[in-house]
Amino acid sequence: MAAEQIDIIDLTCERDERELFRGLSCRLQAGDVLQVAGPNGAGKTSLLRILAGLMPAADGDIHYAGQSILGGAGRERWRRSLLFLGHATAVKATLSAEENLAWLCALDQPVAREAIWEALAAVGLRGYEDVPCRQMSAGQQRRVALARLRLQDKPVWVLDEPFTALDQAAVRALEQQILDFADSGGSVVLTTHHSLEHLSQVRQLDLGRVA
Ligand SMILES: Nc1ncnc2c1ncn2[C@@H]1O[C@H](COP(=O)(O)OP(=O)(O)OP(=O)(O)O)[C@@H](O)[C@H]1O
Repeated sequence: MAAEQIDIIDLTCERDERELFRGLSCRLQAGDVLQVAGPNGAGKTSLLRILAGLMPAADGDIHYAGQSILGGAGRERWRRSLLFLGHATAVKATLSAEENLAWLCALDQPVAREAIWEALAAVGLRGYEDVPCRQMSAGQQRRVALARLRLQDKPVWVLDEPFTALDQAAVRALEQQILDFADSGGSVVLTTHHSLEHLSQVRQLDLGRVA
């Protein structure tokens, strides 16, 4: 399933009456990977939260397949097309890795236990299926959250700091997974303070330079 075109149109973001950016415009086609960059407080997470429908924009619009996702006709299609992983992993400490993935996926569509075990094995957590997440390291909890990328079949990923707490091997694996996803027609918007300059396919959107 390839992503449709995403248009960010003259977008303005405010928090507590403070303007973070104004007049932000950008287009993503299927296969694009966009890294939202900028200093602390520039509004990177805020932009991703607007994309995820968790925060309103002060002005401007976002279109998916030519339809507004901010209250317009494109909203439902966008919701079905989007996988958002926030900066916090959203895993529940008292639940096991498997239970976490089962309920997180079920919010959208239930997935089979075997698929969850396969996804956990793919992120290096074979043998941790039944372990409560509070007994896992920060990097292992991040891996549990990232296993959703293997379980939920969505054409658009919006990822806030997905590399946080990962070791080098896991960072390389996630970079490759993002590139493979883009090669198959997916679109990705992500923030990270981790440098992706070595990946020529990744475009930069620098919020520090938005008027
Ligand atoms: N929950 C909140 N309520 C009110 N204002 C907030 C809230 N979270 C962040 N802000 C403000 O919004 C601004 C942008 O925050 P945001 O998290 O989008 O920045 P960022 O570019 O992602 O920063 P970082 O690189 O530190 O993650 C900050 O200046 C902050 O003061």
